[in-house]
Amino acid sequence: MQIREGAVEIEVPEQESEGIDDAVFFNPVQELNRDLTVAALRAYREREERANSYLDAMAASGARGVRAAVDGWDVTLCDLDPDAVALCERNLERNGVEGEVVERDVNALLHESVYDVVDIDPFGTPMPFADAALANTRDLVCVTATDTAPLCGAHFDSGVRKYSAIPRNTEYHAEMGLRVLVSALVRTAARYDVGATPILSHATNHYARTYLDLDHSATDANEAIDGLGHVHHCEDCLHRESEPGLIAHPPETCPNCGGNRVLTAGPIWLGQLTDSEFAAATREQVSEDMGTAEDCRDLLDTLEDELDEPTHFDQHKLCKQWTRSAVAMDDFLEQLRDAGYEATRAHYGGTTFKTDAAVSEIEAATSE
Ligand SMILES: C[S@@+](CC[C@H](N)C(=O)[O-])C[C@H]1O[C@@H](n2cnc3c(N)ncnc32)[C@H](O)[C@@H]1O
Ligand SMILES: [Zn+2]
Repeated sequence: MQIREGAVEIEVPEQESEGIDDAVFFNPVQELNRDLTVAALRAYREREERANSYLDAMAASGARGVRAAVDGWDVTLCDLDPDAVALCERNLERNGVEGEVVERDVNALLHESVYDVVDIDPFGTPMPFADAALANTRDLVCVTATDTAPLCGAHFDSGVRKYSAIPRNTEYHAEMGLRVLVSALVRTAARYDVGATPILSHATNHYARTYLDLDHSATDANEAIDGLGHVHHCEDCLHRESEPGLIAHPPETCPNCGGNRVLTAGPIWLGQLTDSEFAAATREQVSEDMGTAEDCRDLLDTLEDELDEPTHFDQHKLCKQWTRSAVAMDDFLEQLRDAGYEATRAHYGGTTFKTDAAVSEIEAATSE
């Protein structure tokens, strides 16, 4: 089957409806992820002019790598699967672009060759590829994780094993997942004296995606570690507090309601997940040929403005907790701002928001 995505036409296998089969993998639902990748690569090249080579580390059909090649990147497409490699070659040729196609375990490839940008897009967790990618890439590592249940604490033991952190299943689970993922990646990079800084991150449709800008020095790695910490979350009243540093001091009881059902998650990434300027620059690079252009722009608008706070709230969940009716989001946020707090929408859902107000302050400010 032929499909058009962005400026390219690619051949992709028909996918069986149930799970993963023998065919080379292609997920049409990830089009937004791929469109955003192309836009982010364009924005990144303006920021870091020396960036020139791009490794599509798990290429499958080559959809990402071929699109990057059409955009002028010096691309390498890698996959373990010989059928995928053959398909990548055909898809490069079909679009009249050059690229190296490698049938290899990408962990081995990454220890042999250095790339400016590496894109890790595996089935499930990216952690088996994190060491090789973060130790050896020059500028930017883009990572997708689809194992959202371990990441957000719904599959607790798996999350602990894969990410060496305590994830907690809170009502802000998508953000918990993103922050657990970034934490694990930042700690992995730091082992190689690499400082990894997220410049664009989002949690969308059952996956988490982050773009990590790399600086190669022990000082940068130390600074990145400073972005880690813990969140203490009360299951009774939804109050939460964050605590920077690798040593946690969980309160015995909730400082807001006195309850004893306080969960501590960490080390998670407490720092900025998205650089507003980079989100805006990426939005400028979204082009009309992208099938998800409108959704990309909406998402990037929200990301640009999203307040830099470690957890978000959901108005509907709060109102349910307070047995109150929800109101229009704009009115709700206006009430918070009128009371002197900062408040913005968050990208995790239509009724999610970020604020510097504590849960008791939100309740008081919006009670009218
Ligand atoms: C989720 S698919 C990639 C989808 C693709 N990036 C896209 O945007 O459509 C994962 C791919 O990783 C490949 N893969 C799995 N382990 C690998 C490894 N160790 N080295 C290279 N490729 C690998 C699989 O063969 C599969 O094609
Ligand atoms: Zn409480």
